[in-house]
Amino acid sequence: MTDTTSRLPGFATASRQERLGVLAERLGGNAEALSLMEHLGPVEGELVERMIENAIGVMPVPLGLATNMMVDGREMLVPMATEESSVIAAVCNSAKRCRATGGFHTSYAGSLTIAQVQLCGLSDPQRARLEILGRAEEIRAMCDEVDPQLTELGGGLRDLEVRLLNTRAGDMVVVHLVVDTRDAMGANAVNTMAETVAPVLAEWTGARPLLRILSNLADRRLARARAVWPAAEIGGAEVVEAMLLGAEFAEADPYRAATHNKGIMNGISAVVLATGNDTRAIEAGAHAFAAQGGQYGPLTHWERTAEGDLAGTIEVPLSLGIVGGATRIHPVAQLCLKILGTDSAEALARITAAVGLAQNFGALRALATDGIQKGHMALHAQNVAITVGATGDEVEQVAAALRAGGRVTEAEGRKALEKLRGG
Ligand SMILES: CC(C)(COP(=O)([O-])OP(=O)([O-])OC[C@H]1O[C@@H](n2cnc3c(N)ncnc32)[C@H](O)[C@@H]1OP(=O)([O-])[O-])[C@@H](O)C(=O)NCCC(=O)NCCSC(=O)C[C@@](C)(O)CC(=O)[O-]
Ligand SMILES: NC(=O)C1=CN([C@@H]2O[C@H](COP(=O)(O)OP(=O)(O)OC[C@H]3O[C@@H](n4cnc5c(N)ncnc54)[C@H](OP(=O)(O)O)[C@@H]3O)[C@@H](O)[C@H]2O)C=CC1
Repeated sequence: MTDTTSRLPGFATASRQERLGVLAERLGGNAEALSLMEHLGPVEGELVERMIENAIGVMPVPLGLATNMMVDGREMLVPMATEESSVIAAVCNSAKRCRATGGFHTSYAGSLTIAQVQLCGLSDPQRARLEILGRAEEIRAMCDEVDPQLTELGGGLRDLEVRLLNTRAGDMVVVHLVVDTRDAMGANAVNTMAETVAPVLAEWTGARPLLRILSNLADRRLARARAVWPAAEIGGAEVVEAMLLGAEFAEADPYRAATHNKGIMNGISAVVLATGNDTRAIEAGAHAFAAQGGQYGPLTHWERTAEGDLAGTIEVPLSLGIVGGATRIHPVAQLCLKILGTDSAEALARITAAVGLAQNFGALRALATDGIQKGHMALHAQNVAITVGATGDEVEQVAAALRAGGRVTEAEGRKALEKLRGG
């Protein structure tokens, strides 16, 4: 692309074909780029245009199925959308190795979503706090009125909290509306509630209402999973010990905890994306939760059972929906929810937590034994082969040469391809 201006008046109202025309011009008339965008697969052009702004196409991400998963006694196939090799293999592997102990056992704190209302400019914040808490029933009635359908579904305002923040810009009162949003992530419902009650809170307290938006630190919406891996299934007591030491590293060091949690999110984000949920919301929530308590730490915890086996637990905020956002309008997300056979946000959150735990087990085991490169790079070898220009049957042949040589790099891939082509 050249550095021609990015100011494109009319781009938003142009048709997708017209936008592609502009893009092709920018790419020097590169028709190949255009044809890639023209094939949208199962996602209709019109749908793409309604979902986002200035749409030109779709970015296809591979979708796979994690096998061997048993969650709360239910066998299931879990759809995962990810661009990274070995992520799905790791879940399949981990899930297989804990089947003998019943797979994953999960729980869920409830679909409680927090909306925040920021109130500024108060000289007597404590008085304002008590005023608001004393009128909880009126606030509940206002929220119910905003979304009567949610109340009918068994949701609605569950709790009211008023926090005082001492900031560089002075004291602030922050009101939390804790709302049961049932099977929705609930952003839109709680944001509307926050916007509705804010002017009333301002009137009661004399405050200036400012931000009114949900919090992505969804710590009332925790999903938990536990599983036990028999020592014999994972290489014996020495591997259990090594994995525990690896987990302790994450407990003690935020540099390691960030990578540990990235691995967990490899699994979680892949399920979130496959089901049309908001990956950014889930990631923000997970990392904020990991930092609660002062030091950033791991989302999973590992211990040795009395029998000498390895037990893992995960606790993570999962604001997921099976209605709302893109979940109901994206045909692939709908298919993925059907494959999962989930009928509630709760079921989806429980499964997703289990996948996060499985992912962490897989990474920890690899790291504590062979190292990550052996399994991960063996699967990544095909990507390297494609990167260096292998096509058709050449891809597996170059990948096999890379695995056999033990160095999965582009330079080695180029050499293997040249050799294969008789160069
Ligand atoms: C790659 C494995 C699974 C090999 O693991 P393995 O034990 O050599 O696998 P295996 O060949 O003995 O097969 C055992 C089972 O694994 C599954 N499996 C095995 N291969 C496949 C495959 N191709 N496709 C689908 N499933 C596969 C499959 O279920 C199979 O059973 P089967 O079905 O054959 O009866 C293992 O080495 C592993 O789990 N590695 C970790 C991979 C990983 O974590 N990848 C994420 C990318 S790295 C990263 O981003 C995160 C990280 C690592 O930094 C996080 C951290 O630091 O904590
Ligand atoms: N910071 C953030 O994370 C933010 C995220 N978002 C975005 O918000 C979207 C998610 O918002 P969300 O409010 O979930 O989506 P929607 O508003 O699209 O859908 C939720 C609505 O579905 C209806 N509904 C139907 N059946 C049910 C049921 N069983 N349980 C609950 N609700 C039901 C309810 O509406 P009704 O009562 O009217 O029938 C409910 O309010 C995502 O796209 C996200 O990206 C937006 C702003 C900020």
